[in-house]
Amino acid sequence: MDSSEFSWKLKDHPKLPKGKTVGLIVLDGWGEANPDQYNCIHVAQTPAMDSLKQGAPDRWRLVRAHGKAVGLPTEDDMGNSEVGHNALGAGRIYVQGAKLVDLALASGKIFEGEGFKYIKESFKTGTLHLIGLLSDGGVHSRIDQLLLLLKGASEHGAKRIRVHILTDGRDVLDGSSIGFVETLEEELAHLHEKGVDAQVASGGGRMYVTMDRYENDWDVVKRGWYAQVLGEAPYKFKNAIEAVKKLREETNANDQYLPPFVIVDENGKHVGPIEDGDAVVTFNFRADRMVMIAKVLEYEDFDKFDRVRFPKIRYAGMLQYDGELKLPSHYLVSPPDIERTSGEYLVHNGVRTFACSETVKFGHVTFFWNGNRSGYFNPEMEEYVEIPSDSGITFNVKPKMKALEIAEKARDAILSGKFHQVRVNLPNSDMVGHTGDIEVTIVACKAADDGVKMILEAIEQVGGIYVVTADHGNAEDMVKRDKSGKPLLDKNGNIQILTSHTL
Ligand SMILES: O=C(O)[C@@H](CO)OP(=O)(O)O
Ligand SMILES: [Mn+2]
Ligand SMILES: [Mn+2]
Repeated sequence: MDSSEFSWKLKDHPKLPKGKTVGLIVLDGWGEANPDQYNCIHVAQTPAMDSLKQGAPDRWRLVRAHGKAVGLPTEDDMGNSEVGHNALGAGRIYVQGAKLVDLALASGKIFEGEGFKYIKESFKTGTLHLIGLLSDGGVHSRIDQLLLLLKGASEHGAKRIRVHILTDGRDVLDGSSIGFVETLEEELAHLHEKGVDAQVASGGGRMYVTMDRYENDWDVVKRGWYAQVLGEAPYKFKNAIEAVKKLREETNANDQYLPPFVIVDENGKHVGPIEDGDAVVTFNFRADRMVMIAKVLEYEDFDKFDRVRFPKIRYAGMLQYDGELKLPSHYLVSPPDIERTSGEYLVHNGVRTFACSETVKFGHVTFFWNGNRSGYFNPEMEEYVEIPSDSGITFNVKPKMKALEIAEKARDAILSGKFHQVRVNLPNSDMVGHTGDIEVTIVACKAADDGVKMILEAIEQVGGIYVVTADHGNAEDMVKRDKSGKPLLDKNGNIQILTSHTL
């Protein structure tokens, strides 16, 4: 479109009346699957959602929230919050970070871009550090991309490389971290044969080390800083395979929550703290869980914890994670240019918006919704309310989370008459589904349904309109299955719990 033709003005809807309040509910991780005992949404009492499905079948639609339908590379890619909320908020499908990184690696353009040139300056005398999630989950990162980055960086002059791994178990099966570390170690051994000094230097589980989001718990990021930058951690090992195996056995932690560890040499010295003159790349493409570490690595002024030492490094993200903050300022691949999102249209058309969730999902209905931009388009027209999440717990301990509080805020916003769009994210089915705790996930689904009920009642009271949807699946299937749909068993005869999202 020629920019002179462009107008923010929206036409009236052909059918829906003007001036009605719209309640928009995103049930995080609420999908459709065959009804059996591992489908927590089916097992849970969910009268509000059932009444929608049964009471208005002509208005009930299944939507595709995975694969190419939401801009992911392949049909095997499960949906996730970032792509789900980006698509909902923008009303359009963008080729997402995962795919953009694939393309940049395949064409080799990643190594010609500004970001790579910037970090390359450090290769002569400094070390290249790569920090990120080690799995093939494809939600935040992919190990094949890391391996290509390692290879390409060494071909472009990196002589000393240190990898700081974050184990997954959330987008992939718990326990699979060992295999991913083995694969990484093989590639590092190849590099070694070619004369590159490449090793794993530190690690920890993604939910306990580094990958917090929306500033829920800075201690998570601090643990990572100590291990990665300062070289200090409660556990020390000679190699990463041993580290992951022993920590799983000895601390009983799962992959998501492994405690931080560092790799040390024969003299007990850390093999790779981050020093002045080094280069650092965070290799996750997804934004939310990289914003906090990007701030710590980049911001001169920083007061969330004592960094002890703030090395002068060249830092680049795989992508730029926050388009508003322009964070980080250097990146290897340009993020999808998500523009003219629905939120921006609304403020230009005099529609007042209220958005709410609890901390762990707050950015989903604000930051992701607005195309990975933090902040308001117009604070006079919008109000965003964050309900503080519990921190330092896994959510199977409190499966109701803040669903009730979110619903109450939404109800009050609807009844106040001040807003024409009230949007929320109810996190329960997703956050508790990720713990793999089936019994408790059932409680979580019920809690989300209670939230839906309260919001719909408020909408009915004001004669409004509602949309209830989801960003991807999770709680509707809690077990890994074979192709025919039969649950898979592990070597002890137990079912293999599925902690991840679904297709
Ligand atoms: O917790 C997360 O980071 C992802 C799973 O990796 O879940 P969601 O996309 O629902 O936020
Ligand atoms: Mn989600
Ligand atoms: Mn999730």
